[in-house]
Amino acid sequence: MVLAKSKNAVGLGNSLMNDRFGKGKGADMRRGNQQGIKRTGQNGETYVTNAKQEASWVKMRSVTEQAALDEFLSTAELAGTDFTAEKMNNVKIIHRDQKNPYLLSADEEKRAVKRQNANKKRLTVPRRPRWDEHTTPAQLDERERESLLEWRRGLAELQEVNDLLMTPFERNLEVWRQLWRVIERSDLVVQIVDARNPLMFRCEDLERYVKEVDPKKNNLLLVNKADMMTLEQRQAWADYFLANGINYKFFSAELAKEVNEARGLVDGGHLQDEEDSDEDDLDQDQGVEIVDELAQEAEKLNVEDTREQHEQEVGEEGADGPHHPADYPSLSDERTRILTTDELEELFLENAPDLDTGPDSPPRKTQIGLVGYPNVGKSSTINALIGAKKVSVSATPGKTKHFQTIHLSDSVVLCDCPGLVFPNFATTKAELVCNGVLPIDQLREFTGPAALVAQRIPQAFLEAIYGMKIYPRPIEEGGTGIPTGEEVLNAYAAARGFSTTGSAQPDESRAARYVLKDYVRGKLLFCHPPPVDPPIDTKVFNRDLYDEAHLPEKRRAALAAHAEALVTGHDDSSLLDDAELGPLPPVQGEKTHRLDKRFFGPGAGQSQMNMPFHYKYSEQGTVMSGKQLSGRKFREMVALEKDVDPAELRAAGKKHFKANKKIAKKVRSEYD
Ligand SMILES: Nc1nc2c(ncn2[C@@H]2O[C@H](COP(=O)(O)OP(=O)(O)OP(=O)(O)O)[C@@H](O)[C@H]2O)c(=O)[nH]1
Repeated sequence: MVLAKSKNAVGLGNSLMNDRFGKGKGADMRRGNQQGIKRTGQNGETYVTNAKQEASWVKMRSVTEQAALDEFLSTAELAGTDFTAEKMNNVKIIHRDQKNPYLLSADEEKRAVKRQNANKKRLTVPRRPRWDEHTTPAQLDERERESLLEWRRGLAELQEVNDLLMTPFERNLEVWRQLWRVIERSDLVVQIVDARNPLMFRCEDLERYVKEVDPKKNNLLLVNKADMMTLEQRQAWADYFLANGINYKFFSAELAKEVNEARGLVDGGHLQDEEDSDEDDLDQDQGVEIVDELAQEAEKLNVEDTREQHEQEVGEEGADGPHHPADYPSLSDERTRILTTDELEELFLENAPDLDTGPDSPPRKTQIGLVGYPNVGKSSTINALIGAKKVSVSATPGKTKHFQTIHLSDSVVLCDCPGLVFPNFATTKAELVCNGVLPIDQLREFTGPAALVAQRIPQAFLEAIYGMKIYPRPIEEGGTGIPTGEEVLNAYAAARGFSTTGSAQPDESRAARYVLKDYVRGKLLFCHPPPVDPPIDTKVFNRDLYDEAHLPEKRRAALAAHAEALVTGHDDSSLLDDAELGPLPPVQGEKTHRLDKRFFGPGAGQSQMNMPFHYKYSEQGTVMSGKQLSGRKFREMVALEKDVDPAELRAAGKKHFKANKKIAKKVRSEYD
């Protein structure tokens, strides 16, 4: 019997033949010698292997995913030889493409985490080889290649022998060279991490490496996006960081930006509005007043947090306790404080070692290196610090490619390193997508990440935020009581009218892109608890994130109006349409009512002081005590009042500043 050879056979021989001599590949290969070779991986991701003589800007492309052949070829390139010689030297293929586990069961995950913990110490960053004034550039180049090769072999072995899944860590020598330079020149290395999963983004070995380069250098963990956390969550993480001796601070580039914007709006508004300056001069003062007020409210944020905490702690006894910030000395809780930009700058100087410039050397500025994964908010942090837009900010991972220096003041220089993915363990690729490490637009396998979203975000909140109805399989028919990823995507696709061409089925893949981006962006919010013993229940940890305060303004208004319509009997389901996403199907009444009860009933959710601008206001007759109104929310409200898209309002920005300001005032007076 002759066995047909599998069409899908993917041995090295096949890979080589296909790659070298497959249709149209020869030319690619030749081009690759000059330009680097762009490839498409098994999961649809693209990546590039470096050719030897590339221009440096080409070399800076991130190389994070490599299949067998590419790993083999670039290993050969790094080793300064071609692949034939490498093969003859009997170098074995050191890395197979990672498995793509769908999702792990609780037991599997436990086992995986155990294996990860046992091997944690082996997660290293590559070291720059030693060099001195006698080392020639060519020698250094060769040593650096060797060092990277050794490092990659070690990690590949770690993965293979222990069956561990790793982040698609950076393999491009040029990117690591940027990091080495940033570390060498920095007095303080600030690792920026995403507050939703700080440990996933923290590289412990980087801290060790910083100390190895010079024991006088210091490390700081900056937990950015802290606006996404509740005070309780910050407390839990603060306890963990302190217990583990981690030098950390909370920050929010987004909040800092809003304060900057509020200030800039006034300045910019004056400049732009010269032509109608005689309209009413009084307005300028009022504008300044509004912004001053906003800024003051932002400054009060941490005090408010502290007060709230104090009131919780003292309970009834302290009901008529102190009311002035200065009356809370014991609660000036530095542990959970979200720093302002001024405080952050001060902190940089405090944490940097004393500069040993010597009597003859000129005084120099303190160098602060900013390092972190793509998308954790390095550019946003820098923008917030310089208070003006100098670095372009994007929601697409991997924008900053070369490190840049920014002279922040007479005493501080910031050094922004390209976003790079450090080697770290991951349980699943789905987790990597949800953490924003793998780009969503290039995603083919979306069921795993969608399942994580469905598991983490309560059904009722998903329904409320998207104004849709999810139909999970009933428990008696084998359902779990929690919708599957597919069920969520189906509901979303149906609500938005996304259907596949031809078969007119719900377009889950398109729905997945929206839902997953909302998750990465934090519209669908989930924060990981610190890994403590006994473990913290993630549902309890996150429960305060799914209340009415966390719904976008428009949805809140629409739902409230709809609830009222139900009471008065004038049901208008069009109120539930989302202007950004298109109309929803009709007949939402019963669902909304149920949601209102579940979410918006008395005591159903506690508001959190995690946004900068807050004051009491009422909406649709509901008093929402202690809610905050950020600059963005404020814009949304004005947009709602003017019946325009908030994005439009923002774009119009300074031009219509005065007109908007009047509306803003009106809205505020109505809601105050
Ligand atoms: N909610 C919230 N979002 C933030 C914060 N900081 C940054 N973001 C958002 O996170 C995304 C990524 O921010 P960037 O500043 O571009 O991130 P980066 O680390 O510089 O990314 P690379 O340039 O790719 O290295 C953007 O959509 C920001 O708006 C924050 O403090 N809070």
